[in-house]
Amino acid sequence: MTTNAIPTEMTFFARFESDILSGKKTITIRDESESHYVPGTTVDVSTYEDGRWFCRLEILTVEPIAFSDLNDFHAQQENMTLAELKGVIHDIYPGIEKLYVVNYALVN
Ligand SMILES: CC(=O)Nc1cc[nH]c(=O)n1
Repeated sequence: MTTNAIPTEMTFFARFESDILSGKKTITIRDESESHYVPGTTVDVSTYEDGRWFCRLEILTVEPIAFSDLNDFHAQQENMTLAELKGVIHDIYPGIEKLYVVNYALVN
């Protein structure tokens, strides 16, 4: 039974890889189904498209956020403008208001 297992893996679209590895992108915004990361744990990170592993991340915090409350600080942490961030999140999670900010740090 894996229902309550702590997640040990996370995927990102390949286009985000360089920003994550350079430290320009320090959060990810996910829906409820991907909100069960646990602060203090480490996840293996791979590309969504082809499952290529590219780093490990330590989960620092997981906090709820409403889509309508996304602000310039979230955008800065995503290395985007707020308009870009809202467009990206709307494309990935159309119509979803209840989201989660996952703050992470690269594990060397
Ligand atoms: C694969 C995937 O959903 N990737 C996401 C979703 C939201 N934010 C993000 O940085 N990456």
